[in-house]
Amino acid sequence: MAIDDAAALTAILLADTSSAPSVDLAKVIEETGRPPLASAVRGFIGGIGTSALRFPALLAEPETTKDGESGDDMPELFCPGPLRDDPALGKEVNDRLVAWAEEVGIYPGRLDRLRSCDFGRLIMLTHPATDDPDRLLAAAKCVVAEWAADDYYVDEVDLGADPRVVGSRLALLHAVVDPAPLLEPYSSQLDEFREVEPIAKAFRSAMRHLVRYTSTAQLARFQHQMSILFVAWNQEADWNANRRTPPVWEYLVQRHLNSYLPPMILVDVLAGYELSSTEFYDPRVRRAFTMAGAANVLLNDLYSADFESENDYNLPRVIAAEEGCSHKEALKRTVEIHNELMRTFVAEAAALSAVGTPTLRRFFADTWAWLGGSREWHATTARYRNEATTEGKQQ
Ligand SMILES: CC(C)=CCC/C(C)=C(\C)COP(=O)(O)OP(=O)(O)O
Repeated sequence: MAIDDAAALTAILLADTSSAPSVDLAKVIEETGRPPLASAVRGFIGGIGTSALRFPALLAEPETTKDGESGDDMPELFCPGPLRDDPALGKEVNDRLVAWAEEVGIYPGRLDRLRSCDFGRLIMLTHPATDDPDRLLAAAKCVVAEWAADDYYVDEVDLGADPRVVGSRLALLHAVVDPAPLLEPYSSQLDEFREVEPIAKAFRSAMRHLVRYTSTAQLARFQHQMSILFVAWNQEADWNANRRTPPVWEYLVQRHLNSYLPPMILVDVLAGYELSSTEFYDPRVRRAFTMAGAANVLLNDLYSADFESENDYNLPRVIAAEEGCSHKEALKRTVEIHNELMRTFVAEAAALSAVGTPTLRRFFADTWAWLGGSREWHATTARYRNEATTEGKQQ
């Protein structure tokens, strides 16, 4: 793929799935990998890590498409397309989502743009295991509450984001996500905050909906992931407050914490099964899963790089600052990092699937499908299109 205009390039890069890997993870493993050796992974239950495992066929980059004139080349994105695209279901979820946003009071005066971002479609695409609109809506409410916090507290100065108060705002929000049991008269004051602050109200309402479908352990891991997310947003606020562009490694730590895991963590919840805590929290499973979440958020960076406000960070911007390279070169490097994370995820998921339970295999397969649905949403949402830049990205 020739590198020409950067914005056009990222649009093509994400939309073109002609040479994307299959959305069926088992097929990807079969086609590109070699069967994991039982001896290499037998420590799964007992404790030997998979970090030393390497599956060369999986990890190798495929050939890039060369541009004869410029000599530039750009790797294809190693990410599947969607497993299911049901526009009517997506619309139903989105309509209910926007009605809910109005009810709780988030995105005031911006509901039309919220509708056009089509987060209902995101959730329909990423959770192909269910066609139950109410389950999908529960996850959609959570993701929009998260996005509202990101937009209004962290990223968008025009919407009131202020790095000086990010910490206290997120701490109060945390008291909603993992309810703080205060005593009177303070508990009434906290209750009032939960009612009057729209983002707090959104989180409380979304989580009340979510618990209809989660086990105690599934809810706990969602809360844990929120804590991690809030830590990362504080880190971002620190960069903003101190007007500091982080080095690449530090940015990647942040994107590891501020990844797509919060919505991805619900794949089994929405599909109606539960990956046991023993497997979910196994460090090797956690490692593979978090790599997938970080990779996919880099895909978000690729897409949103041209639409983000000045005080938002993305990997191409940070790479260009550190290496003094062009934006196009930084995009290419971002794709390479994304692809390496994704290939490592596949290799490790393959190894772990060979020795884990059928539920773990399913969890990895659903994770892979989530990544494919997310790619499709990024390629089609109005959030990362030119119209958004004229009025500001957020609605
Ligand atoms: C909003 C959400 C799903 C939380 C988890 C990760 C996260 C904060 C994002 C994917 C949003 O990251 P970013 O701020 O880069 O997203 P936008 O480009 O602003 O949409």
